[in-house]
Amino acid sequence: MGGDEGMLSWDESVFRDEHVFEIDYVPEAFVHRESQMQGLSHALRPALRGSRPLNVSVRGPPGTGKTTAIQKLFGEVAAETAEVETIRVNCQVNSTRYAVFSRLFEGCFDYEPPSSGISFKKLFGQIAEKLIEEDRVLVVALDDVNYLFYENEASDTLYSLLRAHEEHPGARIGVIVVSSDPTLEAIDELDARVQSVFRPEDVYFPVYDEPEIEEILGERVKRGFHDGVVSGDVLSRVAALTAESGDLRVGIDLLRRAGLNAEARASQVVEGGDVEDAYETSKHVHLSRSLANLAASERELLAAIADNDGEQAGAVYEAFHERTDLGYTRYSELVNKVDQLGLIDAEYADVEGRGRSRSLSLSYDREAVLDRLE
Ligand SMILES: Nc1ncnc2c1ncn2[C@@H]1O[C@H](COP(=O)(O)OP(=O)(O)OP(=O)(O)O)[C@@H](O)[C@H]1O
Repeated sequence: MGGDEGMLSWDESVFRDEHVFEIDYVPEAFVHRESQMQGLSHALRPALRGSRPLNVSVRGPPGTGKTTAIQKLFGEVAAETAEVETIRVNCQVNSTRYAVFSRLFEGCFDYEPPSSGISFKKLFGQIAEKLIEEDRVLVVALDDVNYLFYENEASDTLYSLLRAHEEHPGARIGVIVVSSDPTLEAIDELDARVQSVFRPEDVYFPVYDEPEIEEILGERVKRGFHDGVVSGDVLSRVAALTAESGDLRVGIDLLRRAGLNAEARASQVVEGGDVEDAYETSKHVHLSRSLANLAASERELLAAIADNDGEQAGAVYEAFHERTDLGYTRYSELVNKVDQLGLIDAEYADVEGRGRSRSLSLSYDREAVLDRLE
């Protein structure tokens, strides 16, 4: 590489700090989310005074900063007081009530609950006791809460959290549910017994518009790349491609891959072509993320649908059963789940002589799905 252009700190990389493009990076600057941050801190304020905070329902499409807002907020609370315990639970990986409470236990005690297993009642009892003993308020963020709904665990989980003070007088717990599923009117789908105690404040995260995306990604470029690597034109193109889905993750992934493409060409500058090439992969970040956390049986189901794209549910079941040996009831549940995840389209159609039946097809490009199932 040419040191002759006077770029002394080049160090053989276009990146100044590649870490800023990683999935768990929490950005220092968090712009265009002032009103949402205000709504959240308003709800949490009572906790700072030792009272139960207001519950909150956070909604908005993927990649609009919901998780980041929670991380920022919890960081601010921790800086302010040690009297409030804040725990964010990723429900994509912890999709049952027991798993959620295991994470809460871990957050409170700094070690995992006994692997030999204890009853839910005991698990909860120990968490509550600890909070009461230490006189601390607990704020739980159930991130990607839609996954609890898919597993039919949402009502039980929320019920336990919201009624904690009845079973364990003195326990003060606030709940923030975070959901990105537009089809899920989360609250409406809860049991009546939960609805009667769950009246959350609403905080909505709309998609960023193109100028906002460009500003946010511009900040990332400044931190992540050496000066002059990404031109204004290239940044605008990345912003335009990102705005197509509105998911900021696409843009962040795109920047990183385009940088790697430039490096592969031994170029010190990211060109338009690097971006276009990268987009073929980056446009699927949402798909990759959805698939990454699926259970083996769910992956088999998608593979079966890919092999029988557009076929009737009955025919797909045959293929699924062959692969997994699972029965029809479980099959139906899994079909509903991948449907709710937006991975397939299930359409009712009249089939001659057999009444109404569902036909199942992939919502994404078949090759893209199969590549990611491997
Ligand atoms: N205002 C912002 N400023 C800087 N970076 C942001 C901003 N909003 C989001 N991001 C970045 O975009 C990415 C996606 O954000 P985040 O994970 O918070 O979205 P989300 O709404 O929780 O998505 P999902 O619903 O899919 O979980 C993260 O890498 C985050 O750092």
